[in-house]
Amino acid sequence: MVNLLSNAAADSATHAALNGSAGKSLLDGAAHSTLSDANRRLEKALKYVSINEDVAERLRYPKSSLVVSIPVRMDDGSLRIFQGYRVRYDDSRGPTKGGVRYHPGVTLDEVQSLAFWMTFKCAVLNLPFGGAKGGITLNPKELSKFELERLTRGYVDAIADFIGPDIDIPAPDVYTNPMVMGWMMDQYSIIQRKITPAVVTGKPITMGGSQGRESATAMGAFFVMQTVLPRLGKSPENTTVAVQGFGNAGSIIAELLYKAGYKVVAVSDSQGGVYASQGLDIPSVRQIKESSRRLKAVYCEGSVCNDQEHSTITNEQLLELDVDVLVPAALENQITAENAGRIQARYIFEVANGPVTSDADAILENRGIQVFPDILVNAGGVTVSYFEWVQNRNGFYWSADKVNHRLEFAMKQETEHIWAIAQEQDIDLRTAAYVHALNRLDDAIRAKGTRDFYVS
Ligand SMILES: NC(=O)C1=CN([C@@H]2O[C@H](COP(=O)(O)OP(=O)(O)OC[C@H]3O[C@@H](n4cnc5c(N)ncnc54)[C@H](OP(=O)(O)O)[C@@H]3O)[C@@H](O)[C@H]2O)C=CC1
Ligand SMILES: O=C(O)CCC(=O)C(=O)O
Repeated sequence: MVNLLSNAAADSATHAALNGSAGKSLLDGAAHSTLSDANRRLEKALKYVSINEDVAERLRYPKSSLVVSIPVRMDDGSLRIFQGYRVRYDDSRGPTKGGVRYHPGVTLDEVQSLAFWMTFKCAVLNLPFGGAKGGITLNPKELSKFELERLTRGYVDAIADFIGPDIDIPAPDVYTNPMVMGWMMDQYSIIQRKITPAVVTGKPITMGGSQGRESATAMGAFFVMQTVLPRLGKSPENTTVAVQGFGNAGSIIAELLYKAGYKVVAVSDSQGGVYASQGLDIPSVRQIKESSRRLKAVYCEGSVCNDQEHSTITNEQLLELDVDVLVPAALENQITAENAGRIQARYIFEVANGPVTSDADAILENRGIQVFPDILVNAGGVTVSYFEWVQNRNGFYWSADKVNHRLEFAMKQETEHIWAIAQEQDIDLRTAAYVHALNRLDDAIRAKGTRDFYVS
């Protein structure tokens, strides 16, 4: 059932995937690949750093990619096999770290891209972690809670040799949550025959989860905005915002901004969005979404569109609204070469991973739209995951205040570093973030010497 594409095998498989049979790189545009698009950011940043070419070459490929088939007995007695993945992109800076996504669109290419971004994100925040990501291809809204639990435990059985507190530490991502993380931790502990809280982060508090982890992604993004918006002349009362995605990250950033006095004029979820030019009452939109939840549903099947007081809009319309700040907080590849010319926001804060493609980056830059990159903006989640892992290993737990103060310090400090690099080198903020991460990755990879390959 388990197909372990590890080390040489994984590298050659990935080489094949990246290079195609004719040896033509996907970076040359042979087919659509989110990983090759992600790699374009690396290639651009490499022009602004002086790092060893061997280091750069190592970072072009995921270290190892595991593909698993997960058999699940469904409630009606039938057997279904689900495809799952775990990719460890690079572990030069420490055990690999990254969430697990349950979504119908999950592919190996997507998981590899997400693991690539985790590698650079952990380096941006100077966390002692490399990058990883996992996923299962399914629509979790179609499963009962018991089916979801059996699937999650089956996934952990399949990847158990690939993860561990000192190897690779999963966490939540799209359509996974603390309950799912709790099952993962429990299943891993059963396999190891010892309670192992540090194998997974984003757990329920009662199972060793950290205060502040649920709000951490949004809170981190909020600290970035607090640092940069005032210097761009934007105060809350003169700033309109649209948020795409109303899950963990999107609903909480919308509420934080609303409470700080920003005018959040539009929000959306998978079913569409709502718009009010005078600003939405975000707590009541959250309540409407929550209260329209299907009875016993594991996932919130209600929608912000059930808010009957305001006009509904599509996700495409939301992205093109005339607002000051656009916050994509759903999935990748939302702003592409096709719609980048129609984006009207002045600033984009990438709370989602990879919402803007590299082609779109160039168009937005030419139009003077500033993009604050995912590997900085959404790094609050993994930062508090790191705090959770530290607490689990020490067996000593912090207050919410301590977590949030440490998060604020880390996010503001790295925002300042990236801002300064962008100014000094006269480059865009995304490239500056990659430059910042690359310097740290270069230090770590060189320090390891010739373990993986020759570094002169
Ligand atoms: N959770 C975390 O700690 C972190 C998350 N991120 C990133 O943030 C993004 C959101 O993750 P998270 O909030 O955790 O996920 P959730 O599962 O909590 O929420 C996802 C939200 O996106 C909505 N959505 C799904 N598909 C679409 C679509 N096609 N168009 C518009 N909205 C859509 C969902 O709608 P509905 O409610 O209708 O299902 C839901 O509101 C992802 O890119 C993730 O990788 C980044 C760092 C950390
Ligand atoms: O908390 C973590 O470890 C990872 C969160 C995540 O998946 C992400 O930052 O994209």
